[in-house]
Amino acid sequence: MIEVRNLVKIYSSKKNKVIGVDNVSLTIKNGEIFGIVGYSGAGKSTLLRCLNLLERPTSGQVIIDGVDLTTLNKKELRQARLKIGMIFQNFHLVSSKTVFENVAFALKAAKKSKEEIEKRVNELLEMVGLTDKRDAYPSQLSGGQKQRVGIARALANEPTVLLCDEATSALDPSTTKSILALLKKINRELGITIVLITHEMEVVKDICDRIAVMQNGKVIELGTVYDIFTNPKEELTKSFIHSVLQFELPDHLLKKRTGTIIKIQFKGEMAEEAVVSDMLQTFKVKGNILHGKIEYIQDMPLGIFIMELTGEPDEVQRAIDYISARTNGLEVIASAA
Ligand SMILES: Nc1ncnc2c1ncn2[C@@H]1O[C@H](COP(=O)(O)OP(=O)(O)OP(=O)(O)O)[C@@H](O)[C@H]1O
Repeated sequence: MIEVRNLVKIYSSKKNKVIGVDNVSLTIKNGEIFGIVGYSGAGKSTLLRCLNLLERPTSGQVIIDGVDLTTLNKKELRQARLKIGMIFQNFHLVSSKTVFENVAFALKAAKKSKEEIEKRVNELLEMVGLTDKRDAYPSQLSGGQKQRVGIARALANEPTVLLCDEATSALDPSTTKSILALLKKINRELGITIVLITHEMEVVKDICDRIAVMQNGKVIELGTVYDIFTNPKEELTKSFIHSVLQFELPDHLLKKRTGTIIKIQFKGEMAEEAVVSDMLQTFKVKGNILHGKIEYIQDMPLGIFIMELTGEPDEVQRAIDYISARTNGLEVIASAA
């Protein structure tokens, strides 16, 4: 378990002080994939780098499996860091070394024997699907392959935690998918806790269990991905989610409509219930679906429909009340003209 307590990081120079992380407290459970989300400058990298003390906090504690890293001396910290792997947006590979040597480097640092290194590197390259690139140099690899080397190197010393600093931001969408699938496999099969930072909600939607949303150095919202996607509280969170779940009708289409336009959100098992058809049978209204989509987040359905209702105003209102009571959310986008 990773416990961050009252973490503050202030960058001070002669001229001014910049707050990187502003009093953050959170707990990351063993075996989960935890995302830290926010716009540029929100403090994501600073917070992530404080988790292995690459960045030393100005105050506060980082406690991993009961050990407060801020109290360790240099030698103890080096030992503790072996159990915290890290991968980077720009891979950070040594260009003059082969794939094998890049991965072996992490094991040499941990003073492993030649035989152990040979065996472990081969295992790792197999795990990340790069056995045939063992003797290649980084310049001969694609971005996705470079990140696989980065992942193999980060896993070399059997860490319990893997920190990912915008690990897929330099990759195209399909390579991103394959790297995310690899991270998920590592998490599920090896039980490694993964903490990742990203500004891409697609990444979050694909693999995270829980997320923290950051703004101005603070965590402004934290919860399971499903709860955050289905019930975001903060404006910033809503705008992030909007980038993935776009359900708006174009203005020109809205203007043409004469009925009441409603947006309905169905969560979980509700998405499978026949709420809309029951409503149409119960009330004297006509319903016209203008847009509909079911997304799967953490394998749970989230349905969003935009409908136009026409009929007597009282009856339309009753239909709206009925749907409101049986769904997760209903918003009247436009009243009848
Ligand atoms: N080494 C540093 N010296 C001074 N200020 C810094 C330093 N590193 C980060 N900051 C400042 O701390 C704040 C948080 O930066 P940080 O890089 O953690 O944000 P971020 O959310 O990771 O953004 P990005 O996605 O652009 O990396 C910013 O205001 C930034 O300018």
